Amino acid sequence: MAAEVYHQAIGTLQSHSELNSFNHHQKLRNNLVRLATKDFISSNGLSRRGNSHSGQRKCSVIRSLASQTSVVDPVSSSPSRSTNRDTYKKSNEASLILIRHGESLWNEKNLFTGCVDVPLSKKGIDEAIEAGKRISNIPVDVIFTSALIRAQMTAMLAMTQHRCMKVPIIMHNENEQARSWSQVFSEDTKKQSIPVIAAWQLNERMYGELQGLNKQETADRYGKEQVHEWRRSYDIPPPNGESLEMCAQRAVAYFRDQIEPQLQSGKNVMIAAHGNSLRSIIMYLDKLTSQEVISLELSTGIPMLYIFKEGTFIRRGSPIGPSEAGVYAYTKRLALYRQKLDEMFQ
Ligand SMILES: O=C(O)[C@@H](CO)OP(=O)(O)O
Repeated sequence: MAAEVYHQAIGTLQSHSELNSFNHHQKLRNNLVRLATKDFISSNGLSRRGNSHSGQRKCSVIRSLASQTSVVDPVSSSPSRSTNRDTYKKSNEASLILIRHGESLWNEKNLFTGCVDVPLSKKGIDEAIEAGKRISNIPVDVIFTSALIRAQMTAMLAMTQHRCMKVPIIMHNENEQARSWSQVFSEDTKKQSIPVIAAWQLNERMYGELQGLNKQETADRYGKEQVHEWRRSYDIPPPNGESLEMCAQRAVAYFRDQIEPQLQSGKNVMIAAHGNSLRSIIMYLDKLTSQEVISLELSTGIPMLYIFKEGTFIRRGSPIGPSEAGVYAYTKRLALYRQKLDEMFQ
C-alpha cells in the first residue's frame, strides 16, 4: 500500500512540468515515503465511515464544516478556542495553495507587465476556472491576493468552482470608513464567507522602464543576454525597476508577518499572486538558493499545494483534478475534508 501511494504521488509531481527546472526529487521521495507509510488512510477505512452516516450526521457535518470557516476577521491570527473542532483541524497542520494568475491580456501580447494592472485574457479566465476545479476539494479559509486585478480575478474565478460553495469577499481595510461600510451583520453569513485580503506586497515585481515594452522587441534591441539578465538574474534590477531580490524582500516579509500566523493558527490559505512574487515565496518555503530560484519558472493558472505542519512547509505538487486520489493520500486531514464534502453533496 505504501509503495502504491508513493508512486501515485510521485506520478502527480512528475506529470507536471509547472514547477520545474530544479531537482528536489530526492527530498520529495523521502517525504513521500514517510507520508505514504504514516499518513495514508486506506480507502476501506474511508468507505466504512461513509456508510455509517445517517441524515442527522450529515447535518452535523454541514455545521462542522461551516464552523471551519474563517469569520470575516481574517487578520486575527489567534487560534479559535472553539471546542467543536474537526479532527482535521486538531491535527495541527494547514494547507497552503499558491497560484500564479491566469494568462493576462499582456501575457498574451508578450509585453512586460510588472505592476501595470491588466486583466485576464479569455484563456486566463479559462485557466483560473480550471485551477479552481483542481483545488475544489482542498480547504480554503482565507485568501490572499496581490492588489492587481489579474490575481484577484484568478482567485475569484477559482473559488466559483470550490465545492464548499462559500462566497469570497474582498476585505476593505484601507480606511475606517471602508471598513465600517463593508461590515456584515449576520454571523451565519460570515460563516459562509471567505475573506480575501489584497496586499500590494504580493504584487508582481515592478519592471521599471520595461513595463509595456514587447519582450521580443526588447531582446532584439538590447540583446538576448541583457534581457535575460533583467528578467532572470537575482539581484540585477531592470532599469528603474525591482530585482527579484528586492521583490522577495517585501513579498517574503509579508508572507512571514501576515500569512504564516494564519497557517500557524490552523487556517488553510490560498495565495493568488504573480510569477516573481511567488518565486520569491517559493524560494523561502523550499529554502532555495539565489542560484536555484533563477531557474524556477511558474506557469499561469497552475495551483501548487503545500502542507504546513509543525512549522515546516512540505511541497505536495499540483493536484491534477478534484478527484485525484494521490492528493488526498497526502494527509488524513485533506482526506477527511474531501470525505465531508462528498457526504454533503451525495
Ligand atoms: O511581465 C511580467 O511582469 C513578468 C511576468 O509575466 O514577466 P517575466 O516572465 O519576465 O517575469
